[in-house]
Amino acid sequence: MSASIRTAFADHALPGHGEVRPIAIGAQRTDVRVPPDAPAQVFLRHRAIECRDLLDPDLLASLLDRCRRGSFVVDHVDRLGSREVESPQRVGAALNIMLSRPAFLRWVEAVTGRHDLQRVEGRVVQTRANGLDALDWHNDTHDDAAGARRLGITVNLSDSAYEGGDFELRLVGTNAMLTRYRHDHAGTALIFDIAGDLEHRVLPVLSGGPRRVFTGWFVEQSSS
Ligand SMILES: O=C(O)CCC(=O)C(=O)O
Ligand SMILES: [Fe+2]
Repeated sequence: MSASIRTAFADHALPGHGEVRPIAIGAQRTDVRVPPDAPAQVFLRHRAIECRDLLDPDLLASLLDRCRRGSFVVDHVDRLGSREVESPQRVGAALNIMLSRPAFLRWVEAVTGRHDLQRVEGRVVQTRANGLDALDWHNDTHDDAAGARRLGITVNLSDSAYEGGDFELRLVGTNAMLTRYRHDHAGTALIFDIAGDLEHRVLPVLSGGPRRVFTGWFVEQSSS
């Protein structure tokens, strides 16, 4: 299997699956195409995996079109940074449903070792090259009252190229980078771990863009 490098820096490389799509999500169905074993090895090492072309081309085209026609409002995340969020959530709501299908949840559980994932909940956001938008180091627990987020997912929904906007994942308080990832292919997803020993951030977009992603979480079924 060829290991395509999907990160900006080879020393933090996140091996993908070449042109093989591990999972294909369409408007009506989800197909598992690669067994979880090899992605599980990547996840162990990098605490993240890439899902190349997660979204089928026709689904992606229609979501991109809806993003273009949608409206976005400024969203300040306390002490972390700023960006724009889709409002009302149309593409975000559609992806919440399509990414919560059991076949995908069970595959992600097998890859990551997480259990009882119930659904994906997220929204579409845009980061602009304005010298302002970015997200500082955080772990996604600050606004997670239920404490149910187990994994993060971002899906690239950009239709303009951009410089900057790298995503970084590291062990808390260290410079030991586990993953440094650049979303440069629309429809491709990154799934990353959320845990007490980890934090992540998004660097400023330097030019072009906006960098548009669906960003959300796999949440665990509550035991109550
Ligand atoms: O945009 C990204 O790559 C990650 C966004 C993020 O960390 C968040 O929404 O909490
Ligand atoms: Fe986050």
